[in-house]
Amino acid sequence: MHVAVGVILDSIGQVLVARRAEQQHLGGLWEFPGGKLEPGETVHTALCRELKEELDIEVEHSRPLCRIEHNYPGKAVLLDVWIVDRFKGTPRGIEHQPLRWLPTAQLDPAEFPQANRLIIRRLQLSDRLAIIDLPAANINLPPQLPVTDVLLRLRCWQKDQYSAYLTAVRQTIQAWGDNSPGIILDLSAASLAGNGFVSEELCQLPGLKGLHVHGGLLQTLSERPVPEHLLLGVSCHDQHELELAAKVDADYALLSPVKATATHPDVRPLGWDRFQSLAQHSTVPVYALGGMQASDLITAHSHGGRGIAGIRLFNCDTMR
Ligand SMILES: Nc1nc2c([nH]c(=O)n2[C@@H]2O[C@H](COP(=O)(O)OP(=O)(O)OP(=O)(O)O)[C@@H](O)[C@H]2O)c(=O)[nH]1
Ligand SMILES: [Mg+2]
Repeated sequence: MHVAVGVILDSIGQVLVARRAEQQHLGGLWEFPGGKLEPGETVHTALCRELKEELDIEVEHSRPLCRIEHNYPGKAVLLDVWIVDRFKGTPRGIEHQPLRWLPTAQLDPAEFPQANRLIIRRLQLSDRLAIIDLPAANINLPPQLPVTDVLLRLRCWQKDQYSAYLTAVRQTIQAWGDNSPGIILDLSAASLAGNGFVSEELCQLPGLKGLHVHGGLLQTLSERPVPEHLLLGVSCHDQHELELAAKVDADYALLSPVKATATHPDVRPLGWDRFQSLAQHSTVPVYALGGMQASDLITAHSHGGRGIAGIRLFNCDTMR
């Protein structure tokens, strides 16, 4: 069963949820509004129709977030999840379903159908992902805070520096204190226990929001190596790697290089057209990486991307 699902956002980033009627499948749970595709409909057409029928709003702007396949007892669903960030009208529960606007951080997975857990986790990511090298860069790291809608990925370049990197991470998080932004760390083979899962010690790091897999490590994973509450990111360069990302239930993929970059002058950039076709086929949300400038966020969105990521993109001044 193919379902169009709308994550409807208001201007302050709150999301609209509705309660399913008791007699429906998964009745009494909260959901993102939407419904089944009718024969001949595209996902977008179905999304617009369902949101008109259920909420009396007109979709003005929407973009894909992710696709989720899930098997309920006796029912297999494919949820095609779109973010609706502009619409006309005020949502009303046309089918008398209760509605609520909630900040994404307050969505409680236990109140939603099982398949929604992935959506909720992926909604904790912002449009922009700043990449900072540690420990090399920590000397100049601002004691002041990055703006909160930037998720920082603290990157380690050299395998043999991994423990120095973790020390630098701890110091940095401590320096930022309570106002620390969401932090994603590089995962190294060194932090995987014998069972292929991330060591307990790393998972307990205060302020940790997720872990990121890059290089050859992705090929070696047979399942998602991190616990449910943490985000998992991966670095990808082609369709094969995006498929591996989907296999380990990654929450986002960085696809690079989209544009030419000074760090990899010898690598041919993908360009936006190729980025779009890869992003469209990916069930995992894709961020554009490589030569990104702040203004590229709109381009990334219009090419099916979840957002942009960059190393120099968010320098310390703009993050203050
Ligand atoms: N709309 C929606 N459906 C979801 C979500 N999560 C989830 O597992 N589903 C499943 O997707 C399936 C189809 O959704 P639906 O019941 O809204 O379809 P519909 O609006 O066409 O319903 P109808 O048959 O009452 O007209 C249901 O089995 C539902 O349990 C969600 O967040 N939103
Ligand atoms: Mg519905």
